[in-house]
Amino acid sequence: MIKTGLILALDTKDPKQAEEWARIADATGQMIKIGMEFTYACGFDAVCRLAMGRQIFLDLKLHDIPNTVASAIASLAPVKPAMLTIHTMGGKDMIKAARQSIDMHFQDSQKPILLGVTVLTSMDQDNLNSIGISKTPLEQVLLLGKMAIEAGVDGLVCSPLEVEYLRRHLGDQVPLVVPGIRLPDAVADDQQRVMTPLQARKAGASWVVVGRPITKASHPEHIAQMIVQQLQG
Ligand SMILES: O=c1ccn([C@@H]2O[C@H](COP(=O)(O)O)[C@@H](O)[C@H]2O)c(=O)[nH]1
Repeated sequence: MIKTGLILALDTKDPKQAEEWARIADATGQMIKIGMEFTYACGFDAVCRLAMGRQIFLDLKLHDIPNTVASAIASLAPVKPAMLTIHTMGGKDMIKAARQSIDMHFQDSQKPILLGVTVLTSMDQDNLNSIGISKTPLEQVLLLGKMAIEAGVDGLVCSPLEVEYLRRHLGDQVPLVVPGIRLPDAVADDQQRVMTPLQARKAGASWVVVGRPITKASHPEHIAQMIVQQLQG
């Protein structure tokens, strides 16, 4: 069975709050995810401070023309992220440019895992149809995933609902990073394609990404520990 890790999403504009949550991740030995909210509100220096001595997943979901994405990735090299996201909907030329930029600007030992976001976990069939895509989320994730791997990503971001299907088609080696995680009987918020941590682990997720179920809990550290125990089985 694939070993599944927990990544804690630090979605806040407050550097003190982010540091507090990061310490929960430190205590349970988990990686932290820094996204657009923290980066835009607190700036690049704050991201670097939070990253010091930690493995970070920098989830900026880059999506632009190839030259701009490649240049943005070069600018991120000082942060030394362990993982980095781009949108697969940017297409194969953008993905190839991202790959080349990582290979050019990061030392071999510091190269981040380049992750391609497939179909956002907040999107259901209706949302896909509204942007002119008639494929099911499952079909669309596989189509984008195959194309992105061929163009140079190391792994994919998908919902837990697609993990088993992707494993069948892509094998066990591709890192699958999986948000859309909710505790049993909890509200899904804006997420549409969700599973529990245990279900995602059984499906074959490499990492589950969890934000609000931990950060909005009255005792975040207890929930983080409980999820880690469930993942370790
Ligand atoms: O398809 C995606 C891609 C990224 N995310 C990010 O994961 C976390 C999930 O947070 P929750 O509070 O657990 O819903 C968040 O930072 C998103 O930006 C995603 O949810 N779906």
